[in-house]
Amino acid sequence: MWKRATSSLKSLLSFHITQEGSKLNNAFHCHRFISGSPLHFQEKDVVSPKHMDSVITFVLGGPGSGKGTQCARIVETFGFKHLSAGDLLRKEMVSDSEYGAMILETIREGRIVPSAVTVRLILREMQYGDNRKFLIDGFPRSEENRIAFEHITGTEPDFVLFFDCPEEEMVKRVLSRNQGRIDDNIDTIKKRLKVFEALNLPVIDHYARRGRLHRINAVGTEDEIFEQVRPVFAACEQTAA
Ligand SMILES: Nc1ncnc2c1ncn2[C@@H]1O[C@H](COP(=O)(O)OP(=O)(O)OP(=O)(O)O)[C@@H](O)[C@H]1O
Ligand SMILES: Nc1ccn([C@@H]2O[C@H](COP(=O)(O)O)[C@@H](O)[C@H]2O)c(=O)n1
Ligand SMILES: [Mg+2]
Repeated sequence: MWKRATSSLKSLLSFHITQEGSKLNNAFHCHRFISGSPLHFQEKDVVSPKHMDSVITFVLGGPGSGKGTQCARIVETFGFKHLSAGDLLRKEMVSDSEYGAMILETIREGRIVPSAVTVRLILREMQYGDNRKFLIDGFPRSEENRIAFEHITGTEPDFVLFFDCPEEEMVKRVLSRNQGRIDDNIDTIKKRLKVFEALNLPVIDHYARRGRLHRINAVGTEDEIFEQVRPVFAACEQTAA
């Protein structure tokens, strides 16, 4: 299980995002344009993982389903590196980035930031440090996110966690989160829930069909939920040993 496709590095280094006719290129050309320039990758932007033996776990679920909370427990118990796509975007938003204003507006509206920005931030972060076990939280949020990542890295996640939570519970949790997030208000939450259903559920279905999805009932105490998560990672550790 702790394996990585051997084609990853090769794909990352040789893939030309602007190459005519490539699937990824087609995906990126669906993006809207910013300041007259297409939001797309160029070869120089593509960063490769240092090693080929990385473990990649995607962590999915609606807003407030408890992804970040459970990721902290997984980090503590199984030593993964936690990369939250939302956190990376918020960090980019307050930096000098040319995409700052676009990210702010997109998050405020509960929409999805183009993959060219998000995948680049994730891959950049994967370069730092020696930990090769990644929890990628809140990504992929759309089929377009998924296809971009899989084409750029030439690989699929080892497995995917889905925190399945009723809407009412998610709304309650987000409204009492109190972390000053610009999207933690009822109007944006309603939009995020619609986007989750329209764009993220198809990704979840995709990984279920691929046999990579672990559905977690996200209702209960944090401890109760972690007891469903634990065996997924414990089994993977055993396979690796
Ligand atoms: N099992 C739980 N029961 C009650 N509250 C919880 C539970 N798990 C997490 N919370 C709380 O719910 C809020 C949302 O949790 P968290 O930030 O982990 O969700 P998330 O899935 O990462 O959300 P988002 O996608 O908006 O980032 C937090 O305030 C957290 O403390
Ligand atoms: N792959 C992603 C992940 C997030 N976003 C945007 O960030 C917002 C907050 O994300 P959280 O995971 O912290 O809830 C989200 O609503 C999106 O606007 C994104 O575009 N793409
Ligand atoms: Mg979160």
